[in-house]
Amino acid sequence: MAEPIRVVVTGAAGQIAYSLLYMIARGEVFGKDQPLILHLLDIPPMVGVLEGVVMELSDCALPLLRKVVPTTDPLVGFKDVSAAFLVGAMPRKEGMERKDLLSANVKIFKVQGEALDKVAKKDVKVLVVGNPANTNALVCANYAPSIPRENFSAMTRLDQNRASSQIANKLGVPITHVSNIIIWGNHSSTQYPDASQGKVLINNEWKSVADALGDNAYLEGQFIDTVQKRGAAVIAARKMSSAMSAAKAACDHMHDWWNGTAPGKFVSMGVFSDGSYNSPKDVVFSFPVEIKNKQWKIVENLSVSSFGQTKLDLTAKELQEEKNEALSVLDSN
Ligand SMILES: NC(=O)C1=CN([C@@H]2O[C@H](COP(=O)(O)OP(=O)(O)OC[C@H]3O[C@@H](n4cnc5c(N)ncnc54)[C@H](O)[C@@H]3O)[C@@H](O)[C@H]2O)C=CC1
Ligand SMILES: O=C([O-])CC(=O)C(=O)O
Repeated sequence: MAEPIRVVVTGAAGQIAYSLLYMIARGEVFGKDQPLILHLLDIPPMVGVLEGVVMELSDCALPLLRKVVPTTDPLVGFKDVSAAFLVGAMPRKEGMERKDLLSANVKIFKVQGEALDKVAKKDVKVLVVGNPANTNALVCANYAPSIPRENFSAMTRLDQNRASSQIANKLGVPITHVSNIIIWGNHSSTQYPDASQGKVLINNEWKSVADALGDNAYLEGQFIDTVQKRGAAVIAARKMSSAMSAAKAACDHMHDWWNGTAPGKFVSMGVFSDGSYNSPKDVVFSFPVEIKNKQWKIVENLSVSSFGQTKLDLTAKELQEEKNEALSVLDSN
């Protein structure tokens, strides 16, 4: 069997981590033959809860889990890690937008970027889940200059899963029969869920989602609206933000980064923009990507309608505003 790798989950005493830790430790991300040392990082007031999580992980009797390292010190939490799930941050409450969390959360990602820079492996793969995820990922990478920017990403996979699920339900097919639905831009209510490249398997044949559905008004209206507002809908129902589905999406994101995407299939990830699709450079923007040998590549030359371009511009503008706000928060500290 392979040597164990070290994987950190921050916010380890929180609600997303409660599902996420189990999925990772079961081997659902790094494989059933990859032993793990799990680092659990949280803040001092949560030490008692963290102890309970450690007890439960032990009681799960998981064959791949070689060791658990609970800590409140980022320099211990990030030491020699190969993969980092940055979940720990304040969640929003009903009536808030995710960017309302910016001033509270962005400082966390500065400290964690600095710690990753000092002690993580230089090829560490960093997935930022804590909101506002795109801008937090940008900040984290900026404070970790010795780690390549390509190694930082933000999670829009939950939006992709939501969007794919809406399409599968509408067409009455299993979720595995839907692919290549794209999330563009910010993990916020300005994101652009785009089914125009989507494919669906019907009667053993892959067809375009648009043709199979024949309902453009839905794809440019209710579909987009439902996905953009799904996080808020879950908060309104649960009085807490999505957790089980967020944990599953974090696993999907890291799984595909680690293992690659199948030929012809792409997934959406928030990554540093190179200006593709008229997006602003140097913000973390969600694009369709293909992944090979643990390296993502933006899928280029997809056709974007003028309707789509307007949506892309809107979410791009918000990301630039968030970036400026984050810089001014960090400057004033
Ligand atoms: N990108 C996405 O699709 C999604 C993002 N989220 C975001 O994920 C974040 C976590 O959500 P939940 O687990 O529901 O929140 P939670 O409040 O249940 O848990 C957050 C945990 O993070 C810890 N924490 C706070 N500051 C920390 C620090 N500096 N270092 C380490 N740990 C720290 C807290 O003590 C707490 O245990 C929120 O910002 C939420 O908005 C949630 C769902 C989806
Ligand atoms: O909506 C929230 O605040 C949590 C989140 O990011 C999501 O569920 O997509």
